[in-house]
Amino acid sequence: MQLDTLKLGCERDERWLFSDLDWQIRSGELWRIEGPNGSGKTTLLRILSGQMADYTGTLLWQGEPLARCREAFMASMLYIGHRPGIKKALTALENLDWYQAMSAFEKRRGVRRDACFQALAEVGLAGFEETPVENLSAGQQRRVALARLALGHQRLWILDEPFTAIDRAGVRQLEGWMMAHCRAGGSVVVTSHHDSGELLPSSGVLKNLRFDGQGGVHVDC
Ligand SMILES: Nc1ncnc2c1ncn2[C@@H]1O[C@H](COP(=O)(O)OP(=O)(O)OP(=O)(O)O)[C@@H](O)[C@H]1O
Repeated sequence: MQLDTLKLGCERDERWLFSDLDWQIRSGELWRIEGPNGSGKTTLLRILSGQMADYTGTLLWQGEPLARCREAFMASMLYIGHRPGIKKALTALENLDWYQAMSAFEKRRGVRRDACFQALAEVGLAGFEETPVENLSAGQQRRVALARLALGHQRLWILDEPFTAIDRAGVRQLEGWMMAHCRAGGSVVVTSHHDSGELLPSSGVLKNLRFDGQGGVHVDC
């Protein structure tokens, strides 16, 4: 798996958030994106995940310009934004089932529902499957969104502030999933203001990309 940025840049309100960014994301790498508020982390993730076309430079997926292999890229990538991105009027199960149906991974309804039940159990929501999301706590709502990771199809995870509202045990579990995903040949790009403690730094998969807030970006080699 490889995703490359070549001379990537993005300007907002006559200010370059970043420019000339050459960066390679490879199998087995977990990239933590750091930087002050407003420095451009979310913007970079939205560009990387194919949601924003307003940038300079080039993105390559498996060596091909993204524009030429967009469908294959979108099928291989899972983006979870800093908002949970779930429908509050639907239940936890309906949200996940809807997501899976849209992803076209599994068309058989019964198999899909079993996988959704399993994924919700893995994020600690057993017994809450039929609860409307609007009646769940902030952390539980975030867990519904994160349950998509447990459905486990995409090789590249792009996660914007996934730890928001998650309790300490949930943070450890999510870090464990990210490490396991990388060790199995996947890749993760994650922004977080949360201090990860020792787990990720000692994992051997962690790399850092740091925004300095002045338009400079520093990439671990
Ligand atoms: N749609 C937009 N139009 C104009 N400016 C925008 C837009 N979206 C973001 N910006 C600006 O781009 C800059 C970078 O925003 P971004 O959300 O990428 O920062 P961030 O590093 O993720 O911040 P935080 O740590 O607060 O989440 C900010 O100054 C923001 O105001």
